[in-house]
Amino acid sequence: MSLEQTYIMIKPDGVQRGLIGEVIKRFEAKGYYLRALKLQNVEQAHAEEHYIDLKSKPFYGGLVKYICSAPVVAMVWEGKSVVSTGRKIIGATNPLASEPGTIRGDFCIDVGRNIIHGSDSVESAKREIGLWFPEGLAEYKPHIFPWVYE
Ligand SMILES: Nc1ncnc2c1ncn2[C@@H]1O[C@H](COP(=O)(O)OP(=O)(O)OP(=O)(O)O)[C@@H](O)[C@H]1O
Repeated sequence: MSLEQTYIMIKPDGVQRGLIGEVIKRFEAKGYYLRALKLQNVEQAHAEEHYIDLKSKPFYGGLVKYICSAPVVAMVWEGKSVVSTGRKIIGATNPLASEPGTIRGDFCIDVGRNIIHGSDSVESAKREIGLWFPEGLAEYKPHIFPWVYE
């Protein structure tokens, strides 16, 4: 079975609004398993590197400032199709366009305060996991596998 990993980050607004447990609950309940997690303040250079692909966007400066404004929760989740399914669990970038039942659809309104990030491809996930977890991931054998996968 081929499993993917994705980088999921609860942004400062998600942390400040007490939504850490809600986000973790949804990924965990789906059947994905957690490979890494930390709460940390973000240095400007680190936020700039994470969002390097958006450097030319008019909102880039504000985005970097927002990510550095309070701690984020950085996580790696693993499982079958976790990159694309994780994006579905999160919902559309603009929360007003996110379906109810998605994290953004249920908990936020403004695109600049959309509480969570998820890698948009397997390649981006590899880059982002390397950037946020240079120390590596936790190694363990999850007991849920035979109950989640046929
Ligand atoms: N028009 C905008 N105004 C303010 N912030 C924006 C705008 N568009 C995007 N952003 C911010 O930049 C982030 C990255 O934008 P991107 O287009 O990569 O969307 P995304 O891939 O859905 O989001 P993320 O990478 O955070 O999961 C968005 O999640 C949002 O926080």
